[in-house]
Amino acid sequence: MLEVRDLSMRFGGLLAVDQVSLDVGEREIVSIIGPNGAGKTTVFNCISGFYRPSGGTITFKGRPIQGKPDYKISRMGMVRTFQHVRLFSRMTVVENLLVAQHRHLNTNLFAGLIKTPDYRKREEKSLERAAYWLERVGLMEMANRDAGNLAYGQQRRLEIARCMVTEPEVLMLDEPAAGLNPNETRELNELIVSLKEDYCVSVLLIEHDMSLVMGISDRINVINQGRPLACGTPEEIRTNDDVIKAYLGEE
Ligand SMILES: Nc1ncnc2c1ncn2[C@@H]1O[C@H](COP(=O)(O)OP(=O)(O)OP(=O)(O)O)[C@@H](O)[C@H]1O
Repeated sequence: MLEVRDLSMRFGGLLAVDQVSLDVGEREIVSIIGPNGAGKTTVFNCISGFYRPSGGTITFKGRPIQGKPDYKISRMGMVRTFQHVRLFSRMTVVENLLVAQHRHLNTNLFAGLIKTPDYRKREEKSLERAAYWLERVGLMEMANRDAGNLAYGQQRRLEIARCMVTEPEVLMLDEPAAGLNPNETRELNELIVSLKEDYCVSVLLIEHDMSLVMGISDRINVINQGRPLACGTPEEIRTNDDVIKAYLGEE
């Protein structure tokens, strides 16, 4: 599904990502872990088209995507959330989900003005999908509240719903458990597993919460100071001496 080979990203004199490779297969949950500043978000920014990588290749569904802009990559079926919640805080919860679909489908302005039958049908579908995902993430009762007024954990769930209404094949989550309480983290865990099992979505995850990562990942990639340190199953990573030294030992 997604293949990253020898990815590098240089910012001036700083080589923030150095020869990182990773794979995400169909219906897999793959995590990227590493100490603060290791380069995880930079890898995400390259994969999702926010940065143009300095080197390496990124292949999604057999097509090279390195250097493509983010909106093209999301229309191909790979969408992401951000480390810091990025919702339209003065729009309602349901409007956030509708806008995400408009942007995704690149709705034709003219069709929208005269409301062609095809446009109306798509609008209905958008609303159905929004309602479905609001229910699914437990936010139906909040549908008409401004997104900015939601509790933090609810905003995190809305972000995931906002990705899911575009029906992605790969979902990239950047520290989705940051700031969540243990109860919310447990719900997030269940939601991510359900995305894979019930909706056939592959998940690429950056996360510092080790029990979440160890519990749900099929494979874990560890990076340290921009460089790949290890890749393996949670068990292999848990017992890898280099990883323990570089990362887990810090916790
Ligand atoms: N746009 C940028 N310009 C210059 N340097 C950057 C930029 N983005 C990231 N960096 C640098 O690249 C390195 C890797 O940062 P990155 O945010 O990818 O790490 P991270 O592993 O995601 O860290 P954290 O776990 O703290 O989020 C850091 O030294 C950071 O300062």
